[in-house]
Order: sequence, then C-alpha cells, then structure tokens
Amino acid sequence: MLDEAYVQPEPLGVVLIIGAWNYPFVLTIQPLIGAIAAGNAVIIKPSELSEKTAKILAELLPQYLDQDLYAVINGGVKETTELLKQRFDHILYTGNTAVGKIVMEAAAKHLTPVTLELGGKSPCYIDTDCDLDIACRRITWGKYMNCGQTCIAPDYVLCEPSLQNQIVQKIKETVKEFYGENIKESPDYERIINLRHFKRILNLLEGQKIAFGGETDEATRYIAPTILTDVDPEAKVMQEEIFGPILPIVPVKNADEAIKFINSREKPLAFYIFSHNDKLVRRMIDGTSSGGVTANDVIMHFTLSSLPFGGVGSSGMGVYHGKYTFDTFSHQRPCLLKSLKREGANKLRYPPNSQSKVDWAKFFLLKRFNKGKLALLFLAFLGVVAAVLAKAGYY
Ligand SMILES: NC(=O)c1ccc[n+]([C@@H]2O[C@H](COP(=O)([O-])OP(=O)(O)OC[C@H]3O[C@@H](n4cnc5c(N)ncnc54)[C@H](O)[C@@H]3O)[C@@H](O)[C@H]2O)c1
Ligand SMILES: CCCCCCCCCCCCCCCC=O
Repeated sequence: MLDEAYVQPEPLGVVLIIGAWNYPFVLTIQPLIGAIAAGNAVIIKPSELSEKTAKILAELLPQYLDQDLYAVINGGVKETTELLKQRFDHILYTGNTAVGKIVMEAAAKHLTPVTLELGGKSPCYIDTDCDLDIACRRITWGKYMNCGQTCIAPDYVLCEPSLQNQIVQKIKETVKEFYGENIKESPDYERIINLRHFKRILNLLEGQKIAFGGETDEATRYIAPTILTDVDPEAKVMQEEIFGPILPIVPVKNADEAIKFINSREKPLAFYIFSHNDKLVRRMIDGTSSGGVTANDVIMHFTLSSLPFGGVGSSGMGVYHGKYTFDTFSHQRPCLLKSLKREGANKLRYPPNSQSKVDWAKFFLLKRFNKGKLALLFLAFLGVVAAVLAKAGYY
C-alpha cells in the first residue's frame, strides 16, 4: 500500500522491419514511426519486388533521419538471409506465411521476438437480411482496389444460394460505376505486380465457372475484376490466398454452415459480415476467430489507429498500429519502488515461519481470511488508516 509500482516502457534496441511489396510505403513507414517513438534504432528492408519504392525510401530517409540510427537496406532473398543472421532485438516482418516461418526460425537463433504480419483467405459472409446494394458496393471497393493485392481484401464470399445471382449483378454494376465501361483504360484500376503472380492467379481460374470478368492481358499483366459462382470448397482457388481480382462465391445453407466452413480452415487475417441483424453479427464473431473483423464494411478496421492490427494462427502473431506499435517495440518494464523503512511489516515473510504468519500472508496476498477473525479486519482497517496518514505526510 505504501510502495510505488509502475510500468516503464523502454526501447528494445535495434529493430528490423521487413516490408512487403503490395503497400510498400505504409508497411515500412508505419512500423518505423512507432519504433522511433519507442526509442529504438531501426533497419528497414523494403521489398525488392516494389523496387522503385525501395529505391526512393533509401534515397529519402537519410535526408530526414539520423543515419546512425535509421538505415535502409535494399536487396532480395540473398541480402535478407544475410541480414537475418545478425542479432536484432525485434523483427517485424510483413509478407507470406512461408517466409514468415523462415524469419521466425532465424530470429529463434538469437531469441529475438517477432511480429509476423502474414496473410490468409479472409472470408466475407453476406446475410439475407442485408442491404445488398451497399454490401456489394463496399465489397467491390475492398476486393478490387490495388487489383485484389491487399492482405485484408475479402478473399471469398459465403452466402445462401438464393443471393448468388443478385450479388454478381450488383458487383457488376458497381464495377461499371467505379471503373467505367472500359476497365482497362481506367486510371483507377491497377495491374498485377509481376508475371509470376499474374500466371499464379490465372492458374486459379482453371475449371471455374466465370460469372463475370475473366479477361486478361499478359503484356500489361491485366486481370479484369472477376467473379466465380458455385465454387467447390475443394477447388484450387479455395486452397490459397488469391491476392488478385478474383472473387469466388461459395454457397452455404445458412450462417451456422458459414461458421463451420470458416472454422474448418486456417484462421484468416480478416473476417467480414454483412447483416442488419446485430445478434447474428455478434454470434458470428463469437463463433469464429480471425486477425480482425469489420461488420457491414471491408478493410476499414485497418484504418483505425485505436485498434490493434495483426493476425492469429497462420495469419500472423503480434499487433501494431497507433499506440500498439509503440507497445510492440517496447519492453514493458515493471518497477516497484520500496522504502528501507517499515521493516516491521516485512518480517512476515522472513523465517522462522509460523501458522500465524501464513494466515497473515493469506490475508494480504490472497485476500482470504477466516471470517471468525474480525480482529484481522480491524487491523486491516488500521493499515488503511496508516497508509492514508502516511500519504498525507503525518507519518
Ligand atoms: N498482415 C499484413 O499486414 C500484410 C500486409 C501486406 C501483405 N501481407 C501478406 O503478404 C503476402 C504478400 O507478400 P509477399 O510475401 O509476396 O511479399 P514479398 O515478396 O515482398 O516478401 C516480403 C518480404 O520478405 C522478403 N523475403 C522474401 N523471400 C525471403 C526469404 N526466402 N528469406 C528472407 N526474406 C525473404 C522480401 O525481400 C520482402 O522484403 C500475402 O500473403 C499478404 O497477405 C500481409
Ligand atoms: C473517409 C474515407 C477514408 C477512406 C480511407 C480508406 C483507406 C484505405 C486504406 C487501405 C490500406 C490497406 C492496406 C492493407 C495492407 C495490407 O495489404
């Protein structure tokens, strides 16, 4: 009661931030801000796939930040492998799950803690009790922005069979509203990052029923906004994160079947539910697990600095954003400041032991006491009075 107890965050030391190519600026600068705020030195390793952003980061950062404390190292697998041999005090990695395991293995050699911001197949459930126009507009935005290359894009839709055709129709109308008649010419519609990813996404279309879109152009790595209907849960497109502008619709009987479906798979990075029914929304949140959730919208939980962002299970570990970034890059050091006075109260823990000392210890530590011993209560009351007097300066 008389001691001072507090938590003092302290910098971890040197932090390594490895970024991914799909949002190459935000995925390195956002963690960098929190790492600096927490007092760390930082090395940034941008993705080599988004080479222009990597280059500009290496050019710009030294102009604004202390070069001894904040460095940008560019390179690919070879350079990153070499970097990972060094000892860091924390590593924040953003990218795919397979490389996440490599990073964690390398970190384990030095007992370095990791934050792994990975991916997964984020499901989107559309309830029959829902404003389909609005739901489809928001899904179209989140699915096709950056050409589907967003870690928390809705990967696939689960809905009752009766909704399927309406959803296709409404997304089709929204695509026209957003990107015009000629999507290829729209300045707002992006391209696939490279040929390897272009071919990987095309491969996912094989044998599928294309309800909308499907046009591609290898020369410009264009893939049109595409919707697949009546998709078999065992299909290739349902086995890996799509990370492209393809939206499979998997019909389910009802919300319970959707919950079962989601729980039978790896834990996703995000989960989206569209419904007017608040109880259903809560039930679906309670019945599933995912990195984050947005109800009646997509992506937007990422934009709130008041919410932690991160995955769970195979979609990652640890969180950042806002104050959570500061906490991630800090050691929460518990401090107890005692006085060398009042040794009488401390005698309780010193030998020789006795039943009376045990009873007192239980009273203070476990807040458990024999009801018959009212005297104890009285003594505790005296203790409180003494504490108040001491704080007020009478002691
Ligand atoms: N959780 C999130 O915040 C978030 C954000 C963006 C992307 N992602 C996920 O990232 C994935 C896409 O990114 P990616 O993995 O294609 O990005 P990427 O290819 O840019 O790789 C990510 C980083 O890992 C490094 N790297 C690649 N291979 C390596 C190896 N063998 N050893 C050491 N380092 C290596 C790269 O140099 C790069 O800096 C998707 O699964 C997506 O969902 C997650
Ligand atoms: C008032 C409207 C504000 C709209 C802000 C929308 C911002 C969307 C940002 C999406 C960024 C997604 C980054 C995801 C990182 C993973 O890939």
